[in-house]
Amino acid sequence: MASADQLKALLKSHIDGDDGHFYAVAMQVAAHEAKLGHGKLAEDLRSMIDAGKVHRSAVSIEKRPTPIIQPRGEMTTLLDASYPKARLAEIVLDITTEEHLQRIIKEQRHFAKIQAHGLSPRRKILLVGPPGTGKTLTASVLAGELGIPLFVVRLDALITKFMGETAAKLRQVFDSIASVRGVYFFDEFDAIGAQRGFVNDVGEIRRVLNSFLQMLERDESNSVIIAATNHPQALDYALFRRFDDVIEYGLPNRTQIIEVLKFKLSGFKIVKPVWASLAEIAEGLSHAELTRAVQDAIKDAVIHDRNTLTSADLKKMLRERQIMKQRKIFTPET
Ligand SMILES: Nc1ncnc2c1ncn2[C@@H]1O[C@H](COP(=O)(O)OP(=O)(O)OP(=O)(O)O)[C@@H](O)[C@H]1O
Repeated sequence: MASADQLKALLKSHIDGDDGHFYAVAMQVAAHEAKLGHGKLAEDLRSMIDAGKVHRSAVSIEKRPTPIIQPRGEMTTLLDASYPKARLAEIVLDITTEEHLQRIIKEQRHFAKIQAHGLSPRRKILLVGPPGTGKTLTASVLAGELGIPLFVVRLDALITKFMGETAAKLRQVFDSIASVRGVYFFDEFDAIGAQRGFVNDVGEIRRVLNSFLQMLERDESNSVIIAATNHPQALDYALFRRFDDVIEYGLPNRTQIIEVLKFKLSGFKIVKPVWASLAEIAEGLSHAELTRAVQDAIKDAVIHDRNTLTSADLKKMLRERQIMKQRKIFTPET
């Protein structure tokens, strides 16, 4: 069931005529129900929300959502902009990480109050951990929770394409950080954050890293800057203390595996699931791999005109993922 706070928020946004907030809270309720394993209810709620949105946009042209701020000129090659709807309830994390994210969101929501006391809210965050554990999703969740745009910084364009002028491009990104409030996400950050002499001991990369460190330090904007890496050991030690927070992500434990499976199944019924044995089979897989296994099982059922899954269906896909994972370890490129 929706919490008392969610019911109050729903009612308030209805009274205020704030459609965006109304649907955001309704999505939270749906996500919460899915997390509790009430897949059918979650699916019904989501269908109602989608239908409601279509109806609203048809009858109320002036209430269209605010257009997305799109980067202009050269910035289009450096930043990918979006307005994610992701919510904290959609991401499965250990309690410490969840509390970390809650604190960032809370401090951001009370930005002005904190600044009025001469303090600075957390907003320069480093995320470290294996692939597929939710680092990118976290950037979306923070943007979604704060209702601000997400700008993904395209490091490939920043470093490879504009090698000779990378620092100048980085300056432009930081100008945007200062002028347009958003969550700015530097994925695969090790590409510029690599330890001096570790991988890319090229003068250019080193200069870029130094520029980045200076710009990060000087930045006093109200944007959130998130850097993510799968290879924290490759990062220059000097980087760590430039961030307000370093958050570690890890592979899900058995309880979290079950949580991910239930959440990703949302809306699709599984007959008499044996969660403990599913979790055993799935151990070692990332959140992203679990997600793909569930999606594969659902697709297979849909193709064969079935509207339910069995534990055996899911086990098959989880085993496939394990095999793929093992094979990857032994491929020459890894
Ligand atoms: N902690 C999580 N909880 C729920 N779903 C998750 C989680 N982590 C990953 N997923 C699912 O896997 C997808 C891919 O994950 P994501 O891109 O966030 O991983 P990542 O850590 O950024 O990986 P990479 O380091 O490879 O970029 C997400 O869109 C989501 O569907």
